[in-house]
Amino acid sequence: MISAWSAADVRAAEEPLLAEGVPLMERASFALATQVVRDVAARRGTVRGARVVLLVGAGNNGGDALHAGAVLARRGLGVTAVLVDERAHPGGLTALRRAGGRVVELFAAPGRVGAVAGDVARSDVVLDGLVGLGARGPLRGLAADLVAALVGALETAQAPALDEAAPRATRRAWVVAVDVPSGIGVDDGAVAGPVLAADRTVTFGAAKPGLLLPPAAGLAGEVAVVDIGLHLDDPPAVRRLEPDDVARSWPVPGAADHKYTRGVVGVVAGTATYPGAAVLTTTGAVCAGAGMVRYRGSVEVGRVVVGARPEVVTVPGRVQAWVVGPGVPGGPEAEDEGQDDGQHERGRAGLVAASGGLGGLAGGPVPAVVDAGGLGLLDDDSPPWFVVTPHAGELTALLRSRGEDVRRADVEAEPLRWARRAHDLTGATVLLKGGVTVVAGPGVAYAQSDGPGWLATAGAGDVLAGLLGAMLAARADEVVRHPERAAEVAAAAALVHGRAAHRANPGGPVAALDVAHAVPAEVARLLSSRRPRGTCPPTRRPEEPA
Ligand SMILES: NC(=O)C1=CN([C@@H]2O[C@H](COP(=O)(O)OP(=O)(O)OC[C@H]3O[C@@H](n4cnc5c(N)ncnc54)[C@H](O)[C@@H]3O)[C@@H](O)[C@H]2O)[C@@H](O)CC1
Ligand SMILES: [K+]
Repeated sequence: MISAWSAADVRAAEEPLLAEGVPLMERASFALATQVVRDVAARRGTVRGARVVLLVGAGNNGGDALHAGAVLARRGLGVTAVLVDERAHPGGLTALRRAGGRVVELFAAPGRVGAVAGDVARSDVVLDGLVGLGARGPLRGLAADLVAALVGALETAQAPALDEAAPRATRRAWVVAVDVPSGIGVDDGAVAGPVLAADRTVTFGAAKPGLLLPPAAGLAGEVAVVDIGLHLDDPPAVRRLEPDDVARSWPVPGAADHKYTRGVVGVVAGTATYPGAAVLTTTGAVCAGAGMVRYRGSVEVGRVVVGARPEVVTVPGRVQAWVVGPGVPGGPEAEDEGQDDGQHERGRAGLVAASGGLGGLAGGPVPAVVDAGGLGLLDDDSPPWFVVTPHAGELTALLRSRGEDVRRADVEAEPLRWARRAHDLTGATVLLKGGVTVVAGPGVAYAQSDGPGWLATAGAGDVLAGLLGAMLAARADEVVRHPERAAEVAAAAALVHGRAAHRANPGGPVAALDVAHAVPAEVARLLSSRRPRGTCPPTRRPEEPA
């Protein structure tokens, strides 16, 4: 798991160590220089003679860059610091000069921004140390001008970074962000001004939310978290599950399990107009290992579903997680005009049962996934074991229907803020689908970036809804008892879904059904990495008495 803490939490954790005189900046800058040496060596063969440019702002972020530059200069790299502010870190400047680094005082000649940016773009490595945790708002002044010019200059240099085979003039510099790409919203991932996209971010003490959250997450490149000895208390602001986390918590059936202990998924999806959604949702649930999938819909669509997946049953009965809404038209008109084939009514009944509304009759509350046309059925006091799975447009409509003055662009600019708002307004856990999928539940937030861009294809959301339904059904009691668990399961479903898409066709387009079909092998691969717990060591013979 990658855990990200806010700038304020990281600063609070630094304070006692700084008061004790712990050399945090030395630790941070040495680790930064070590990572740069590793990157340059891997890409260029040798570090000697490589040209490194440091972009240096007024604070300690620039100090990190300068101290790392001093280490690199001593290792034989050619280092130049470009200062955008006359207050650059004095200790760092002295160290760099002593190590033989050059300094360009751009603040004294701001008209040279364009020329300097052109030079910087042709270097081997750029360290972006303009601002870090101390950033207030988007980049401004000379820092903003330099980054804007550099973004343009780097775009015209097309060849991959540090590729010796490419002619030097067309090589693009490898960009390393110091702590965070300068100018991102450190706590919210906002990108409201120019930002230099990094190939790698070396971040200190812990990840920061902006490195995991869209849109800024897309500008951070590979994130390396450097341990500088900070002690940060749970809970973090944002988490990201990794494959091991999902493998560890995946319920593997034992000899005593049967289909009801494995979990029955009730699916209310699709209509005669959209029968494909019913097939995709039920297939997602079957392929994720549901004990049983119960399809609820018209006889006509039920036939299509059973024709595609003979494992699915269409009779009513016990259900341990409901999936309501994929491929069901939204809005009361669809119901009034009968275009919904009765799915609103079935969905409503499923959600009443899932919220525990039928008491002992239905066996108590169970989790539910509420998607697409089901979103209109959601009450404002829904339990957190309901997981809504909108995309940005659907979340906007859900928020607007509850009086929020918000547009889709606002949701895309601050997805976690609006997912949290929807959670606060409805009580349900919110999984907001996107290139980075964001999940907001009671006191927890996740940001998952597991799938390829190819996953943005019709029907992929239906598969995710079925997959998530099966995962919730297998953990139904636990999810209902521990409200924050639904968010973790939702994040895990996003991980499996994304990785299954990679597996379905590595590097190329995928069809939604192929993603579902890739889920069993992906789960098996995840589980194969699981270390057996509590294995019994072989019995040894007692020593023979002498
Ligand atoms: N406190 C410490 O000892 C440590 C700090 N570390 C580094 O220190 C950084 C934080 O340092 P600071 O608190 O000095 O702050 P920063 O270096 O992040 O930035 C503060 C400076 O940037 C300017 N600035 C702020 N917002 C700006 C904007 N939007 N556009 C242009 N300029 C802007 C301000 O004038 C201020 O002088 C961390 O990100 C990390 O890199 C690390 O060395 C680890 C240890
Ligand atoms: K930075």
